[in-house]
Amino acid sequence: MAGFGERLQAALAEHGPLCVGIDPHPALLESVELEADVEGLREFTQRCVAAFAGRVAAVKPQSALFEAFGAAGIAVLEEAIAGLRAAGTLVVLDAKRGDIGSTNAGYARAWFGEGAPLRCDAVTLSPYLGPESLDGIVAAARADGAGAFVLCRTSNPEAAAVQTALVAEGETVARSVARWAAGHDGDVGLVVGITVADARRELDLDRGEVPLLVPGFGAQGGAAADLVGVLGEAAAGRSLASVSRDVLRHAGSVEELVEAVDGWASAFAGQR
Ligand SMILES: O=c1ccn([C@@H]2O[C@H](COP(=O)(O)O)[C@@H](O)[C@H]2O)c(=O)[nH]1
Repeated sequence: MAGFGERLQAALAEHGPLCVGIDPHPALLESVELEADVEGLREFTQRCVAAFAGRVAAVKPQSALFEAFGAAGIAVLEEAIAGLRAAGTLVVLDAKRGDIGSTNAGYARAWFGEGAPLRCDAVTLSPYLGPESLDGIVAAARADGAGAFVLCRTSNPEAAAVQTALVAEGETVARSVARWAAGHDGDVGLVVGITVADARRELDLDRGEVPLLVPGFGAQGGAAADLVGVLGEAAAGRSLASVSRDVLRHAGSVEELVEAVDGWASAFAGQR
């Protein structure tokens, strides 16, 4: 079975860097005249799956916004993941989990292996209980041909104080996370916000092969040109550029969503 890193590179080569998020905020549902209830959630999500499957390198459902609807919301998430994967589209579940190893084993059972209810291609993980606490869950992912993106330099401004703190002479917390991620043959990547102006230098992104998941385009201010402009050509070539709200506000119909996706895809293509 091909590993996640290899499958990601193939998806990037076929579709370009665009990764579309499915973030069913109640206000977004209402903005396209759906009720902010489970029926509205299902309709919104089905439109997204119809528009995104087979069209982009990856889709990133935001777990929190499905969990907010309880068991019925998680059932909608399960269906969406299965539908996207059946179409050959990579699914990166944005869950940002990370606990002690024995508890992480529970997350691994939810996400990886034959019959796992939320079986996906990659998940986002928090390394702030120590990156090595993620060793078991990463091993479970890789055994299933899946991978992970660990939070490194996130797009929210509050994160900088913690993530740029020094853990050793000249090494920031984020840099130590990146060093740990690099030991996984491209199956473990980093979350680096496009809003982090100095990420290229800070994380030495011109070197290495660690893939990146790059949020912050559209609603948080990032433009397509920033992918190469901020991260540099080398890192941009191994990045998934994630856009959620700026596409999802077009969820009035599948056709409008397709148009929004194609607009972002062309904008990224124009940078290469
Ligand atoms: O550093 C991070 C990590 C993850 N996110 C997630 O991305 C989307 C926000 O996307 P928009 O395009 O701004 O709507 C959401 O799921 C976040 O949890 C992030 O924004 N920053």
